[in-house]
Amino acid sequence: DFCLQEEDTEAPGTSSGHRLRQVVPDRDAWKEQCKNLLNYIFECEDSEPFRQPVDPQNYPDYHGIIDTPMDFGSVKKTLGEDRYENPIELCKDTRLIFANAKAYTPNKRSKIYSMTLRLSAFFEEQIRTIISEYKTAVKSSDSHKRAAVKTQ
Ligand SMILES: O=C(NCC(F)(F)F)N1CCN(C(=O)c2ccco2)CC1
Repeated sequence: DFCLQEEDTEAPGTSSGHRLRQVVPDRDAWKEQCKNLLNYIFECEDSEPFRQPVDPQNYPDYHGIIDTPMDFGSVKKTLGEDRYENPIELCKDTRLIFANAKAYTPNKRSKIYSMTLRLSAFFEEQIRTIISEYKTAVKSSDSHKRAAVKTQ
């Protein structure tokens, strides 16, 4: 189920000539996809209240209500420092941003909370494909590993 591609599956320098070539879905592609998604979110005006942590001086009750603060700047930093193993972990932190706003807002019609509704709808649309492709790539690379073991 793989089509012709650049890489030859033979070890370089073998005299195998042209063999069937394979595409191996890239299990690391999610990282740049998430970087691009975060950059797009940072361009959205709706992300403005969520690009950096809440200052307790402005919202003294915030850390009494919210146990685990989260913001897009922190997510971006964690990603850039390779402290996410996969997009599921990044998705969990991003959903925390939205859940915190829902828990803190005094009113579901508040301006800041309403911004998270549009932002989360967009984020969920985009992360769905990133996670799905990641899970496919992991499955595929597992099967490649099993295949490699069999040939030993
Ligand atoms: O102070 C900040 N952000 C940091 C800043 F100002 F630097 F962007 N925020 C975002 C998080 N909050 C809320 O979810 C919220 C829901 C309803 C009312 O507030 C409080 C206000």
